[in-house]
Amino acid sequence: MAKSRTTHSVLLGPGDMVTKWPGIGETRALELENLGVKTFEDLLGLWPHRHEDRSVITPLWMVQDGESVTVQGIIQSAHYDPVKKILRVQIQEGHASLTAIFFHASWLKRQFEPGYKAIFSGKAERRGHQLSMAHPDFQVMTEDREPLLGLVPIYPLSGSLKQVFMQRLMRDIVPRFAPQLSDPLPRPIQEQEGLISRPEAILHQHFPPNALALEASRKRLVFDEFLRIALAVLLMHQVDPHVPGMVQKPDGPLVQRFLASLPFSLTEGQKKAWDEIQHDLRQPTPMARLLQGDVGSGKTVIAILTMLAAVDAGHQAAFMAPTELLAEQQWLVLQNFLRPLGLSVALLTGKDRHADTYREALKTGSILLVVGTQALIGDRVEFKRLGVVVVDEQHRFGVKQRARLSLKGEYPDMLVMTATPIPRTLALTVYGDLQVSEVRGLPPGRKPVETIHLSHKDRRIAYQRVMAAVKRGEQAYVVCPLVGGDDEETQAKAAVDLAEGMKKIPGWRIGLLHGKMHSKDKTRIMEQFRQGDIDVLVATTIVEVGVDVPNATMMVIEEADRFGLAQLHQLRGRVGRGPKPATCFLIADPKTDQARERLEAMVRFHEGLKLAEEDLRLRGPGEILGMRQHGLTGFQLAHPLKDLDLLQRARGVAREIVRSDPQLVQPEHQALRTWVLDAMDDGIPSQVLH
Ligand SMILES: Nc1ncnc2c1ncn2[C@@H]1O[C@H](COP(=O)(O)OP(=O)(O)OP(=O)(O)O)[C@@H](O)[C@H]1O
Repeated sequence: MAKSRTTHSVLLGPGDMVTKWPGIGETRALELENLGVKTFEDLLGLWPHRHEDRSVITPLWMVQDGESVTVQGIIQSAHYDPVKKILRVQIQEGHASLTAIFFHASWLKRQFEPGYKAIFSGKAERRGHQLSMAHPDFQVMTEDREPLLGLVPIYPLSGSLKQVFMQRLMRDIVPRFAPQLSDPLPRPIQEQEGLISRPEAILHQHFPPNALALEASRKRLVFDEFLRIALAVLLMHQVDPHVPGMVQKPDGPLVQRFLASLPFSLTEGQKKAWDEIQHDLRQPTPMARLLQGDVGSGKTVIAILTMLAAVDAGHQAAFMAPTELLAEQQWLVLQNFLRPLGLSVALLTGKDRHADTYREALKTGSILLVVGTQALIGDRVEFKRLGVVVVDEQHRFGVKQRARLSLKGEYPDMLVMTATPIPRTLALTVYGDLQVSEVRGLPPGRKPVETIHLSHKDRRIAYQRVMAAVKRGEQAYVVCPLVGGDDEETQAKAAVDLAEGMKKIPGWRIGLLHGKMHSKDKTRIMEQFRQGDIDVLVATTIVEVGVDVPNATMMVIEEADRFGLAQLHQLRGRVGRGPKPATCFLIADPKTDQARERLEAMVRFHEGLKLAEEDLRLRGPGEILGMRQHGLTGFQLAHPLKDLDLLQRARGVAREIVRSDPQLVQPEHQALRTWVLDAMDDGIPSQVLH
């Protein structure tokens, strides 16, 4: 360690600001802040995203072309070419030499003083006797530095922060501050669970002596992540007498009239879910329920019932959709359902010119039912008394945003709807003490959507079938491919091209729908399609969720091999939503085995759950259907599916602790208490808050 550092920083503790460390000026402090680091303790928790194995130093003469290696040698020269803006550093080991090349890095030159030993890690290139390495990670062994070898941590970077700087900084900081941290987990529990201490785990997460130690460290830290969240959830859900509860009226007059107005009776699955929700709505404690049900299972009706229960109790209800188009869609659907009851629903989107008027009306309480996007949780929206919030397709939302909405309406009852099944333990962890209801089964008379895979050369068959359906007065979707990535711009262009081509087909009324259109036009097109004034709707994946036109019986998905299973299932769910049989054509010449198997799975399976399992099998647990969308933030090292075992153990331990000491006031739980409260400040409760 450098002398100056010892004298200047002798009194520092983990809670001190990193700016007190020599070498961390304003710029670096800001860059570190971008990584969420302000104090030394934060820095200790900045985990490397991987480790590079530099335990083997390959002799220069043995290095092969294209090999990723760590090598060493004595610096012979460092030349900067100002014209080509290239820095060349030559090292030598025995008779062999290597040139490291750095582009646009004149300032690096002074680091490479000839005579010192340098260690380079990177991909080598060999041309005959010439060996080179472009932009390697490097270490120069001046007197006060030990080389960093073995499993070397690779850190996330920000701005102009360099890997070498971070590694050196961590090497000074971690061994110094980690032992100063206390271990929040009482020792008996630690031993019972066979875990190493937290300070040791932190040390080894950065600088593991070997792979086994790294694994033991990970196990402890993952356990901690789960334990912290599980404790926060349990503590938050202990009944707080000061929480103003809200009771809704699930058997009020509007609910009754709505049920009577439906042209169908509820399915068994719907009845069961509604029973569970009713029970929650009657309690003064805020409801936090996840409503799971396959595409087309009839979740919307349940959402409406829940919202009406709030209105019957004199409260407001909000419906939050992931996109503006979906908010508009849902708004139309809700209006259709509620018009017969003489109820109006407001639509509040970001761009609406009536937005100000609506906001005022929400504040005074003259709007009872509102549909919107994130705009609903904007700082400018206030509710008089928000009783129920329904969140559709929650995976598109950040959990924090939902928490913000919750916080606005005192403690509204919250119903989160999803068509993507997620394992129960996972739901419990991610959404806290969320109860789960399932709408099992589909409304009567629904046949599975016949699914046919056609290669490009047989594409004609699909369009002939579409033509026949249009002749029968039915409607169709044509979903255009994801071209070169899935951005809306390129997709929109593909949709326009496809629609242009199809407009040439006589007798077809073609509509076009993509994300780049004005929301006014999108609504108009959807309304025309709903009314049956458009026969074939050419669309991007914008129609993936929520769109409900029961007369649409045909879907053609172009280049279907480019979509994931979750997406294909959602898309297919747009047809077969009425009593008429429906067909979905998947047009594709799959290039990989996996893509072919995905298409086969679509042809064979119709249930979301089955497809989720199939997806899991094809892709492995890391990519399970919808996992990424589920916003599994808040976990840094933990993988809630792979670490299911640790998750269950942590939940068990959390329950044990809270049972024996509900407020965590016993001396052995003091550290634990502070640690959990800190987590709540860090935003963990926003994950678990309804
Ligand atoms: N009990 C029922 N009997 C007959 N039809 C029903 C019943 N419940 C709902 N439906 C109709 O089934 C269609 C699908 O319902 P809904 O839109 O509520 O499904 P969803 O679960 O929200 O689907 P998605 O997740 O795909 O949006 C709608 O046209 C709806 O009117």
